[in-house]
Amino acid sequence: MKHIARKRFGQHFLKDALVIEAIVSEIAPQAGDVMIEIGPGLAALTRPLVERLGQLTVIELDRDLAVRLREQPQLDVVESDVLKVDFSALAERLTPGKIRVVGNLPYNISTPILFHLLDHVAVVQDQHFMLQKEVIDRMVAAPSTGDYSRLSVMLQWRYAMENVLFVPPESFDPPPRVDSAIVRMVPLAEPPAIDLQRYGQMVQVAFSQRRKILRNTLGRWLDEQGFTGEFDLQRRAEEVPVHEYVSLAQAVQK
Ligand SMILES: C[S@@+](CC[C@H](N)C(=O)[O-])C[C@H]1O[C@@H](n2cnc3c(N)ncnc32)[C@H](O)[C@@H]1O
Repeated sequence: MKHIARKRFGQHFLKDALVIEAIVSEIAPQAGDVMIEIGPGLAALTRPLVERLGQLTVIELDRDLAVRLREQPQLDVVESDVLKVDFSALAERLTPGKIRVVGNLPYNISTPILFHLLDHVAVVQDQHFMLQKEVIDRMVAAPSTGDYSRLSVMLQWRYAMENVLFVPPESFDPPPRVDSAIVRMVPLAEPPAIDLQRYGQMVQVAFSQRRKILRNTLGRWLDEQGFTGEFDLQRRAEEVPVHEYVSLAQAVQK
């Protein structure tokens, strides 16, 4: 029976065989990899991945799709909202090593998924995600560019990231109204030690009024934290490089 795409689950199914092949080639699955796919849908990516890996764990929220996926014995189907999945516990169940996470993500919750995975980054080898191209532009943006934002600062302290493939709307059924791309995210081997919650709060405050100088936003927050060090608050949030945000968070933690 034909599955009708459900808008509320952000369903846009890949249909272009060449694009699917190109994505799998970027993921480069190796025998022995322990991989988890988020939102397998009708298995467009799942099939070639499982062909190479022999088995795959998939996380799917749509019950009808989960029922179909369970018919394939090589798939370990977790029927759940990905935002509720404890990836650290799942990784522990699957392997003594690290997991690779992939997926053509539902765009309506892509940022929450990225932040959720940040909490479990210690068990992750790498991540390859299809996202709205505009979101990837913000993830990888350099300071003092229009795309440099909270998302850039929240992710770049922890991952090396690159846009590896452009994917046009026609590659999907139904086509989304935006351009898409694949991002590769590799956790840094030696990340700085920060209190993620405090860092997140600081970055949110800094970018709350991104066009204004930091004195009234971040400056006030730093005063509340009892910070007495040096920091140039005459700049705007988008002018401060990630390593300075990291150092500031570390100084505030002390
Ligand atoms: C953009 S589609 C991708 C489908 C398929 N991987 C493909 O490329 O054709 C997103 C998929 O994520 C699933 N999904 C949506 N929200 C989800 C959630 N909160 N947790 C897990 N899966 C979800 C949808 O049902 C759908 O299968």
